[in-house]
Amino acid sequence: MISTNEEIVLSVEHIKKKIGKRWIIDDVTFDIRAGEIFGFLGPNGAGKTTTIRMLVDLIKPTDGVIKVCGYDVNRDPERGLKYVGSIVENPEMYTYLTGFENLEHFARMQPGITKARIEEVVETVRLTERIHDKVSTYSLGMRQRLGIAQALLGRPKLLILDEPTNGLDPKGIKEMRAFIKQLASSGMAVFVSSHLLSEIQLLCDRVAIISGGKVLAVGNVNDLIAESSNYIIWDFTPRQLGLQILASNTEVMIVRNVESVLDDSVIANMNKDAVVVQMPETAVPAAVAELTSAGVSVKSVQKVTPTLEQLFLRMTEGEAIDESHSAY
Ligand SMILES: Nc1ncnc2c1ncn2[C@@H]1O[C@H](COP(=O)(O)OP(=O)(O)OP(=O)(O)O)[C@@H](O)[C@H]1O
Repeated sequence: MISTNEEIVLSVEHIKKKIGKRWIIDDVTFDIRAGEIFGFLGPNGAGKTTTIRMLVDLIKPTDGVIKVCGYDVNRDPERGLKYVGSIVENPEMYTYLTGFENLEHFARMQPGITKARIEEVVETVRLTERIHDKVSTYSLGMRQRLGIAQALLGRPKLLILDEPTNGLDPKGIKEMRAFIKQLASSGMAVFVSSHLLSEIQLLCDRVAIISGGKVLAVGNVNDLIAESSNYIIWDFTPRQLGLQILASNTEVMIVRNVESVLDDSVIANMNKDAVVVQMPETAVPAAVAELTSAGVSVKSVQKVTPTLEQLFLRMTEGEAIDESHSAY
């Protein structure tokens, strides 16, 4: 789902938040375009909730500007929030009412929401068959979809979803993913925060990774992975000579802690003498030539692309790479 529409719906410009003496958010900048699904990732305490609360004007930034469709959300919330639908901090539902009655209740709080509009959002979230049943009989996935229906009532251009797949079973997660993609393909910008990194990798066009209130990386998921880390698994003999040659190459970093950068399934299939390095893929042919001319027989060279989860762990927990280039 590549965004073809360049219209910036949300722009977050250098926001900061100071609580007490601490800068909880320290210069966070990113934007989201129409039709794009944007993932917001960070470990516990990174500042995700604080940022989301500023996006929907529950709290104000100490510094910086948040604009939705050009309107300042925190200085002109009436206009800025007009284009925002959100599910933040578990939407309140009246479980003794039907789904439809709940939506009617929320519609009364916003001017101009007609019964036809309610029926339209019910159709969008695929709850038509059960919408006149009591919410107490709904599955968690149905309640989440009802929450999204509520968020969609005012025809938002930006949808903010805080952990939308939380608590859902695999089928529910798959349905929610398809559903979010459908909303984005209709031109909506979708902001998703989640702890489920594999889910974000499957769902999002771009992500921001935050930690300690700062953005560590922002960009296309696949580009971030490709730029940050190519792991190359070398199998050669004699091993010690090959290692010495690779370790002296300035473009190569030997990885000591293989478990932290490779999947168990990759490790299980690896020759136990294999050497894992981080290096640009383009430097591989020259390295093969150097090894071969020194009398090292290269049996195999395999590139392994890390998952978003591995990239995330490396960024937020520190490098597992031996920076000294030394051999094992
Ligand atoms: N009102 C507050 N007073 C003091 N500290 C706060 C307040 N709100 C948040 N913090 C601190 O700011 C930091 C960021 O919190 P925040 O809840 O935004 O993180 P988070 O990324 O949402 O974490 P989690 O994934 O655990 O929900 C944390 O260290 C938290 O303790």
